[in-house]
Amino acid sequence: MICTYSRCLLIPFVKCSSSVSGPVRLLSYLTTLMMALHGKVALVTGAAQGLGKGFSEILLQNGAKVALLDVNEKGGKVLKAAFDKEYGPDRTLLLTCTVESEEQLKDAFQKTVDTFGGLDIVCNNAGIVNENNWEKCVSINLNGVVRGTYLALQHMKKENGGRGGVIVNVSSLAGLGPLLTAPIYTATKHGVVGFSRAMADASSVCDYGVRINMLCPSFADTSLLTCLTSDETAGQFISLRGVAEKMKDQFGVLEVSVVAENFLKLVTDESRNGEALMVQMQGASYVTFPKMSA
Ligand SMILES: NC(=O)C1=CN([C@@H]2O[C@H](COP(=O)(O)OP(=O)(O)OC[C@H]3O[C@@H](n4cnc5c(N)ncnc54)[C@H](O)[C@@H]3O)[C@@H](O)[C@H]2O)C=CC1
Ligand SMILES: CCCCCC(=O)/C=C/C=C\C/C=C\C/C=C\CCCC(=O)O
Repeated sequence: MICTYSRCLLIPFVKCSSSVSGPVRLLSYLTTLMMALHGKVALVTGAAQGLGKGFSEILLQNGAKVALLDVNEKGGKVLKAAFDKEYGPDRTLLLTCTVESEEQLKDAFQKTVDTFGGLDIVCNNAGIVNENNWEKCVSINLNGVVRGTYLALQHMKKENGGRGGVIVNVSSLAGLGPLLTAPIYTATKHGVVGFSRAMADASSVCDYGVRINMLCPSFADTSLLTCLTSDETAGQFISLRGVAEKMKDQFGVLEVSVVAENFLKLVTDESRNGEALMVQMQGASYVTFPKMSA
């Protein structure tokens, strides 16, 4: 059976399930060996739902093993059970942790490496909108990405004996321009872009062997969108909810699978480092940043 993401796979593949017969299982095994990310180990934060779930699934579909990190234990267990059924229990590892805790995140990275024997792909995706509790928003969206990037480099950079690899930090279109109803969210996403670009240059100059890219999607069809009109998360900007709704209508809402296909481009295109890929309804394009003469 060809999966729903087959148009973004580098080769089509056959689904593996315990009920399939010997020859089909053998074919499944052989095609898995030929897949683009076969033998690669990935780690995704905020994997239990939404975009993180989509990123994890496309990595699995392309042959990687994936550590699923999320603060939501219940949601994580439901997803792990579904992935076990589809891809087999050995392909994923569920780790309940918050990106706000250095200790918990460090432990999750170590468990991933101990279980799967290395690390090649990291997606720092966990994020929230909360203009009411803005310190928490900074703590998860920006500090969590910094923490995840530093831990990823510790395990992946060649000078530490790592295999090199790629980090994708999830920003937003609000990392490139203002989302007026969410100034703190906007600041954190701009922060992710600035931090990731500087780290990409550092990685290149220091020859870490690790590419660092940013994904900047427009509105996507996940439960995060309820934050646009919720008193709890919009805080003092709730009076602008009409403007936010209008923006959403104008930009449109992306399917998770479309964002995931573009995430895969950043993972597999080895020519890309320090690049921000914007994903909008009209298509995806790499951002041209102003050139600094130095
Ligand atoms: N949905 C959208 O319109 C867009 C989302 N993004 C970004 O994509 C990323 C994912 O967002 P969505 O999937 O839309 O949201 P979502 O709310 O559907 O999923 C976020 C996931 O992150 C987890 N999470 C939250 N706090 C965490 C923490 N402290 N530690 C570990 N996990 C945590 C949640 O439990 C949840 O599973 C975020 O960084 C968001 O800013 C970017 C552009 C557009
Ligand atoms: C509060 C809900 C958060 C929704 C998640 C999210 O990140 C959505 C972002 C969607 C739209 C982008 C916001 C601002 C865009 C402003 C300018 C973009 C300019 C990009 C460019 O063309 O240069």
